Amino acid sequence: MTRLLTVTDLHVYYGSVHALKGVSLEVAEGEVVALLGANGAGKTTLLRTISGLVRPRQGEIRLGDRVITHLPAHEIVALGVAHAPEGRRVFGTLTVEENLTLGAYVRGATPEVEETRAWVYDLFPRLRERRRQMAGTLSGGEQQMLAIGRALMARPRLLLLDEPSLGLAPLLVQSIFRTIAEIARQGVTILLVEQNARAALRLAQRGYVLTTGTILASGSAAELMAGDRVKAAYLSGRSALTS
Ligand SMILES: Nc1ncnc2c1ncn2[C@@H]1O[C@H](COP(=O)(O)OP(=O)(O)OP(=O)(O)O)[C@@H](O)[C@H]1O
Repeated sequence: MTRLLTVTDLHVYYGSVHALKGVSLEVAEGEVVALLGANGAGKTTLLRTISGLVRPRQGEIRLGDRVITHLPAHEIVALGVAHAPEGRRVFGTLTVEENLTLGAYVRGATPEVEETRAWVYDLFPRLRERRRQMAGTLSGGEQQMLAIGRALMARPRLLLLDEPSLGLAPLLVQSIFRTIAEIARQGVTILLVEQNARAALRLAQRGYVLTTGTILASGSAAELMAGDRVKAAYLSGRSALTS
């Protein structure tokens, strides 16, 4: 098992708020790992720290053998880490195609843009149909696809996915999860933040449960699904595993 991402004893503060309190986790090459936890647990903060958008006060992040803890965000992207943020942050006044192209350039991956875009369109045929449409007029689900597609334009080794199912109707959630499974099958390693624990654990091989900045539990998807620590970690308990 080759380790792709290693996070060790990470501490992050926002002013006096101690958002991550010594978080450690690992993601092996080719794995899908779920990061679960209630609102405010620190999931987004962890992804933003890995991406270089938030600076830790303490701890280390490695990509393969390389320490990336203090690298600027664009260098981390260039090393193969792409982040599809929560909340569908697409460029609303640009077309779908322009958003995707920008995904490649912003991330410094200029060669083979056409080919990569074709790959993204194969994963999300709906985006191909809408390629000339302004991103701001897409439905919520389509914007979510575009946010993921844009991250994929960097041809990442590691894809950080923040709440891909947020606000989507159940059928669309299934469809997004199927596509994420296909992306994983094609060799992209994925760290997946999800409120929808059941769906995430169906897809992932392993998972971590975060509560208020601390890892409460970790294990195989089957272990986490069977135990009650995932439920305990969510404020609304039952909803996490019964949805
Ligand atoms: N920019 C910020 N300034 C101050 N506090 C912040 C900031 N961003 C996040 N926090 C705080 O850090 C903690 C972790 O937030 P984070 O967004 O990482 O949680 P999360 O697990 O992703 O939650 P959610 O599922 O609601 O997105 C929360 O208490 C939050 O209020």
